[in-house]
Order: sequence, then C-alpha cells, then structure tokens
Amino acid sequence: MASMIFTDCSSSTTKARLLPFSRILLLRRRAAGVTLVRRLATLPNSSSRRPLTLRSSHSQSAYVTGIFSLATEKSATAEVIDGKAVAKQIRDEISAEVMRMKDAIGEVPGLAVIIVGNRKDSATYVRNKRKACESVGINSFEVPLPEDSTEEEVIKFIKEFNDDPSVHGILVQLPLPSHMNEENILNAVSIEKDVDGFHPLNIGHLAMRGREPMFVPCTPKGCIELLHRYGIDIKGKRAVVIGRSNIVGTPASQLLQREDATVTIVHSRTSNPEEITRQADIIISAVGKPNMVRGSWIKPGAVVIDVGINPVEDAKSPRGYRLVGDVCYDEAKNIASAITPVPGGVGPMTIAMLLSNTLISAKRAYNFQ
Ligand SMILES: NC(=O)C1=CN([C@@H]2O[C@H](COP(=O)(O)OP(=O)(O)OC[C@H]3O[C@@H](n4cnc5c(N)ncnc54)[C@H](OP(=O)(O)O)[C@@H]3O)[C@@H](O)[C@H]2O)C=CC1
Ligand SMILES: Nc1nc(=O)c2c([nH]1)NC[C@@H]1CN(c3ccc(C(=O)N[C@@H](CCC(=O)O)C(=O)O)cc3)C=[N+]21
Repeated sequence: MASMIFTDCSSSTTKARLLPFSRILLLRRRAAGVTLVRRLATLPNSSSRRPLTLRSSHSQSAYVTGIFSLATEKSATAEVIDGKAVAKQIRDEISAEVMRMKDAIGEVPGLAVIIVGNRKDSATYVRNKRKACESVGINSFEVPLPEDSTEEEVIKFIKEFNDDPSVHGILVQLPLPSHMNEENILNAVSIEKDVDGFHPLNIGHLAMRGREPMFVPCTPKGCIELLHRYGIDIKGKRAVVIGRSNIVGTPASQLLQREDATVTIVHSRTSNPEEITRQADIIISAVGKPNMVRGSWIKPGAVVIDVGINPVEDAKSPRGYRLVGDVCYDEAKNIASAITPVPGGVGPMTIAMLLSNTLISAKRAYNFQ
C-alpha cells in the first residue's frame, strides 16, 4: 500500500503552495487572451451541440456517432473526460454486435482469463472483467490457480485454450508470481487470441511502420479512444508519455506516433521531466506514483490522460484506502483543458477495450463482418 507521505496534493501545505501558482496561470491566460476549447459530454439526442462522426473499431459500419461533442466555452476548470460513460457507450455498441453475430451465425465471442495466486487487486480486476463480459453477452471462462502452481501448469491451460474454438481471447492476469517466467507464459498465448496485445509479435508489429498488429494493448487503446471520442486532435500535437513499460507507456507512445503526434517519452532516468512535460499538448502518464505530476508540469490548456492507479490510505473510505492517479488532480484541473479522473477515467476503458479486442478476434475467427 502506498504511503500517505507526499501523496495528498490537496493537503493544506500543498494548497498554500499551489494557490498563488494557479492564480498566476489564470492571470497569464487572461493576459494572453487564451481561449480554451472545451469538450462537453452531451446526451445522444441533444440538439444544442454538434455531434461528431467517430471511428469505432467494433461498430458494424466502422463509423458511429458519439455522444461526446465539441463546444467552445471559456472556463477555469478542465473538462472531465468521463471514461466510465464512454466505456458504457462502447459496451452498448459491443453488445449490439454480439447479438447480431449470435442471430446470424449462432456463435458468441469467448474470453478465457487465467489468474494465479490471491492478490486482492487482481481478483477485483478479474471479477470486473467477468461482469463486463456478462453485460455484453461474451462467454467468459476463468481458471484460478494457486500461488504455488508451476509455469508448466499455466502453459498447459493456455495450450488448451489455444486449441478451443469457443475461446477467442486469452488473458493471463499480471503480475504473475515471481517464480514464473512471464516471457515464457505470454509467448505461449496464440497470437490470434492475444487480446491483451502482449505477445512479442503483436508488440513488434505495433512498433513497425506499415504493419498492423492483430491486437492493440487495451489500456493504450483506451487512452486513444478517449481522445477520439472527445474530438481531441492528435495530429501534429506535441505529446509526452510518462512511463515506458511494455504494457502501457511504450505502446501508448507508439499509438500516439501512429496518430501523427510528435512524441517524447519521460522515464525514471529523465533528468528534467517537469520541463519536458510542460511542452506537451497531450500528456499520458503511466508511472504508478501518486500525485507525481504537479500542476507546474502542465502547460495551460493541455489534455491530461492519467493512467496511474495508486491506492493511498484513507481512513474515511470503507476500504481503508482510495485510488488516486499519477497526476495531482486538484492542481491539474485548474490548468488543463481536459483531464481523466481516477477512478472513472482510463480504468473502465481498459476493460471495454478488452471486450472490443475479444469481439474483433471472434469476428476474424468466424470471418463475420
Ligand atoms: N488504468 C488502467 O487500466 C491501468 C493502470 N495501470 C497503472 O498505471 C501505472 C503504470 O503501470 P505500468 O506501466 O504497468 O508500471 P511499470 O512499473 O511497469 O512502469 C512504470 C514506468 O514509470 C517509470 N517511472 C518510474 N518512476 C518514475 C519517475 N519518477 N519519473 C518518471 N518515470 C518514472 C518507469 O521508468 P523506468 O522504465 O525507467 O523504470 C517505468 O517506465 C500503475 O499505477 C498501474 O497501476 C496499469 C495498467 C492498466
Ligand atoms: N494481463 C493483464 N491485462 C491487464 O489489462 C491488466 C493486468 N494484466 N494486470 C493489472 C492491470 C491493471 N488493469 C486495470 C484494469 C481496470 C481497472 C479499473 O477498472 N479501474 C477502476 C477502479 C476499480 C476499483 O475501484 O478498484 C477505475 O479506474 O475506475 C484498473 C486497472 C488491467 N491490468
């Protein structure tokens, strides 16, 4: 569990430091005549805002009309990018597609999840994935294995799922116990069923120009989908990704590059992360350090996607802790033009993208358009 020390940027000490800074920024913004563009979530049939035509990887027509549209408005607080609402919209789209598939060919997609050990957070994620599958009509298969299982046992289950035509996606929940070799296990997942996008061949294709991976990793895909659905331009923009892990930071930077952003990666050895991050029009932070990205790291009007999920002690919460991101939300909301909250931002999108990848896989397997 993360410590409370330096984790709460709404503490009185922090506020005392923050207030003059944000006032200075607001004054500067006014002085420079900066007009911030706001992206407001609206109801589907709202006539007051212009609906956007959005690309969707799983919709029947490949193009859908989204509920998140663009409006121009001046305000001191960032627009909240509502990952929970977008994820719900995506689940509804997937549900309709699953039903269409069932009606046409009598088949539905299937997702297998292997979980080793008793980590509480992993058990929660797996439970959420199962519920999400149920909500859209995807079959889910779960294999809970004891902590002391062998690598060979895990691989045996993976191979069975590789050969099972009713399974279209296989996910091995990470992290694995330390006695297991993650690489051997992830390599065993058939590339056609690698809905996490963690297989080296998928990672390689994502990194190459002119190649398309079978699957795009769920969390980075969710980040880009949020930007798309809020009509946020990526092309030609300066983006900074903080973190370079195989599962989030690196693929997020590659996806942004594929969208024609100019991308800089900040990592633990970067000597001037604050100065570099302050150049960005779009920030994606995936570090795992509560409130590391302070208001002073953010250019006024930047868009902030906070991937970090960090538990911090909170005696007032029934669980004894609450989740915060990598970004000091209370400071960032006064400076950014749009920001994802934690919880309710990228997390629900990760699960929605897992369902999306499983549907894509099943459509491919049955040659169903
Ligand atoms: N919302 C969601 O759906 C998901 C959220 N997460 C969350 O995202 C966060 C990151 O996850 P993950 O990528 O797996 O984590 P990793 O620990 O694998 O990677 C963390 C990255 O952050 C970098 N880093 C560490 N300290 C600093 C620092 N002080 N300054 C700049 N960079 C730093 C590391 O740099 P280096 O490479 O130099 O070590 C590394 O590249 C976690 O909070 C995790 O819980 C993860 C997956 C899904
Ligand atoms: N093979 C594999 N694939 C993964 O995609 C994978 C993984 N292993 N291991 C762990 C990380 C983490 N991850 C999250 C998914 C959903 C939320 C999520 O839904 N979060 C909610 C909060 C949930 C809560 O309250 O506990 C939110 O941000 O709103 C968070 C984190 C997927 N991961």
